[in-house]
Order: sequence, then C-alpha cells, then structure tokens
Amino acid sequence: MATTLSEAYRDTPLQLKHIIPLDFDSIHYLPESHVWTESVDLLSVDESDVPIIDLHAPDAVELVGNACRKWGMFQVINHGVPRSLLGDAESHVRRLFGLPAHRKLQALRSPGGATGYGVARISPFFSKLMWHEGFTIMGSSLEHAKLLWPQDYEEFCSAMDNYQKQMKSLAYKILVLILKSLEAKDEKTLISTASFQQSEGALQLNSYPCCPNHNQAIGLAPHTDSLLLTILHQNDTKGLQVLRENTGWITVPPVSEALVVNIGDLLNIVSNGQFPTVYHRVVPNETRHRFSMAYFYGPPVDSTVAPLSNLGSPRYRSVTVKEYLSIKNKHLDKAIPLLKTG
Ligand SMILES: O=C(O)CCC(=O)C(=O)O
Ligand SMILES: [Fe+2]
Repeated sequence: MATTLSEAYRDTPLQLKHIIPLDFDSIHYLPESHVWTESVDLLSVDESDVPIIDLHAPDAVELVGNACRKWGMFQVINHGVPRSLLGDAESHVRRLFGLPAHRKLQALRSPGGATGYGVARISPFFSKLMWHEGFTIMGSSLEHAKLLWPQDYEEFCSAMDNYQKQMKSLAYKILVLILKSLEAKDEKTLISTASFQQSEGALQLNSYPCCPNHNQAIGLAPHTDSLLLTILHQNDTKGLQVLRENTGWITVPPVSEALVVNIGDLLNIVSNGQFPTVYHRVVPNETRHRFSMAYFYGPPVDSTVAPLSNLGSPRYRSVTVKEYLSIKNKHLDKAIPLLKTG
C-alpha cells in the first residue's frame, strides 16, 4: 500500500519539551530556555527586493526561472486564489491559536506523530527553544479539530480543506512554470511518472505571539523546506527572513494579495542544484502577533526524485521522497550534501 506523508513524517518519540509549546497567555518574560543570543546571529537587513511575479505576465516562465536561480524564492500575485478564501482561512487560524492553552493541548501532536498542535518539528536540532506554536494538517484536520471543538469543528475542517485544494492547484501551476524554465525535456515524463496530480501536501499553521525581549528570541530557526515547493500566506506582520549570500538575512515583507513561494530540497535535486533551496527563518515581534500558513507540496511519498536528464551529469543521486524525509529527519541541513554524487 502507498505510504502517506504523515507516515513518512512519523519519527522516533520526542521529549515533551520538543512537542509542547509555551503557555503564551501566562508568560510575560523571555525564559532562559528561549534566549538565543549566543547561538544565532540576529543581524538582518530590513529593505528587500525579493521578486514579486505576476503569474499571468507573458514572461512569467523566465521571471520564475530567474527568481529560483538567484533567490530560491519569490512572491506571486495574480495567482487566482480568492482574497476571501485567504481571509477566511486566516480567521480560523486566529481562532485556533486564540484558544486557551489547555484547550489547544487537547489536540497535542502525539510523541511519535506528525499532525496536531505542537512546537516546530526542527526543534530537537537546536539547543534553545523557539517562540512559536504550530498546528500541522496532513489531509483531513477532522481528528484534531474534533478534539478542539467537539460541537463545532466542521467550519474549521471545511475552511482547511478548501484552502488545501486551492494551494494544491496553485502549486501545480507554479511547478509547471518552474519545470518549463528548466527546459525540462522530460517534463511530461516527470509529471506523469511522479503523478504530480496525485501529489502530497501538508499544511502547517504557525503562530508567533508578541514576544518580550524579542531581539534575543527566534520564532522559527533557520531551515530549508523539504518538499518541492512551499506556498506561504503571512498576515500583515513581518518576520519572515531569507538568507542571501554576502548580504545576510533579508525580510520578506508581507504584500497584500501576494503569496510567498519557497523552493524546497526536492526541487533542488530535480534542478540538479540550479535552484538552491532557500534558508529562511522567522524573527518574533514585540507588539504584533504574527500568523502564517505554509502549504508544503511534493510528489507521492513512494515516488522517486532525480535530477532532470537535460541538466548535465547528475550532482545528486536519486532518492524516494520517503527516504529523503527520513534522511532529513536525522540530519537536517546535512541531508542534501549526503546525496551528492561527486
Ligand atoms: O512563518 C513563516 O513565515 C515561515 C514558516 C515556515 O518557514 C515553515 O512553516 O516552514
Ligand atoms: Fe519553512
């Protein structure tokens, strides 16, 4: 039977501190466990020229290709996702994270599990904890939504289903543009063999409450996303930053109407290293509560990903999605270098 994404994400049981977020309602200082000054360089540049691409522009393929090569990310406008749908999903996210801590803990991710309420999955790789709480959905959110709102879960589930459906179809459109920009001769083969139409997706809801002493805290530690690409909606509060060689951390400003697209590790492999995965992080804000919704899009978990054949001798070995996720779970940043062929 085909492996599901949530099976592939299940890992060895974690310590509770790597599952249970802080009770942000009752804590009004930055605990020592969350002070990052020694381990993270928090220097950042505020102005940003992250590309904003109109998906209907006649030269969209070229713009997308250039952005992937130079930035590993971009923002898209004219993407066809109705504003009302984004607003509706965001209001459900606010409602979820606005619940008191004891209610949210009803839907806590299980120690070896992949979905539900909890801290970021990358947490065990860092000695300090992050100023963040998350909620992960893979497929239906029913199981955990019922625990949060026993009488009143349907609206949340249907908003999340709609949101995922829209994101999946947008992700597919963007992927096709990206593959065209690589002049993928075997684009057709790639799409049909990996049956990207039957792709896998996961939705990660993120909340970064107002943070005392925010200059010493981190919302989400530097990381790359694992699948092909990520589509991110952020509320009107900045915090997302991307790492640029020779410049440092650059803020990706919230642009109303725009969605952020990040290249993930699997696309780095498919592009034979032409599109590097982008390192990104989130810095918390002192006075504003930030929310985001990240949709991770990838091929079916049992399918194989390899550099496209028209892009020269392969710099990475081929790997199944399942195997890649298991390597990433163990090695985080070292996962991609471990696949290098030469
Ligand atoms: O909150 C954000 O802007 C980024 C979230 C993110 O990077 C993730 O969920 O992987
Ligand atoms: Fe991310």
